[in-house]
Amino acid sequence: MLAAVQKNATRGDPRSVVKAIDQFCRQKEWAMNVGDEKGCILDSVVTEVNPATVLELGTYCGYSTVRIASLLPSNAKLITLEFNPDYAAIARQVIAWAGLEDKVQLVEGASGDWIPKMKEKFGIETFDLVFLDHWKDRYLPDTKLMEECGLLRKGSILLADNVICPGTPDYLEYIRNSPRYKSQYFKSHLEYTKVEDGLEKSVFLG
Ligand SMILES: O=C(NC/C=C/[C@H]1O[C@@H](n2cnc3cncnc32)[C@H](O)[C@@H]1O)c1cc([N+](=O)[O-])cc(O)c1O
Ligand SMILES: [Mg+2]
Repeated sequence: MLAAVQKNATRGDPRSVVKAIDQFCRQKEWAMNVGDEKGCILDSVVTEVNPATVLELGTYCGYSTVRIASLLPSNAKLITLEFNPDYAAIARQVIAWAGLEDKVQLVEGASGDWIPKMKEKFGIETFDLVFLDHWKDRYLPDTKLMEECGLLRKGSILLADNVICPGTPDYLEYIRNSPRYKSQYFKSHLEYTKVEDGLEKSVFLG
């Protein structure tokens, strides 16, 4: 995938990096990037929220990191957590190829360890937007952890990938029944396939 980016994408051009990855995953080898269809929904939410602080859980190869960072205002900060060193190494190169390293802080480590350190380590008070795309059984515990650590403020947006496929039943049940969130489901398809999937957008009500 990285070779495809370096061969087919233009340095400093995030859209060409996104296009190169999508082409590679359609033609050569499926990979678990959010993809172009759900990616357009992600883009519209990022544009609507226009966040100053973003947290991404699960960088993987940096596809959604590049999509999000390319839409952020100049002073905005995107922190992305990835605990697999191999994926992190690839993602750093993908983000650099897109010319977005100044907007992105890729932290190698587990979300459960790093969420409690956001204030002290990065001076983050609260996140305007959180994109959840890591192990599906981590969505709920990490959301509760973010609540406990006071990282969500009235109006913070959580956007969760894969709420249908592979599915995040415990997270959906919690977020849709909690009086502290207002949720909306965006129906779509699993990346590069015709299988149904979707994004759940939830506003924290404080
Ligand atoms: O399983 C999926 N995603 C899990 C993604 C996991 C990525 O997040 C990291 N991670 C995990 N917990 C972490 C905790 N802290 C930091 N990084 C972490 C993993 O090292 C990996 O890079 C998935 C699967 C399908 N699928 O069709 O099967 C489709 C999708 O869109 C998916 O997102
Ligand atoms: Mg996903």
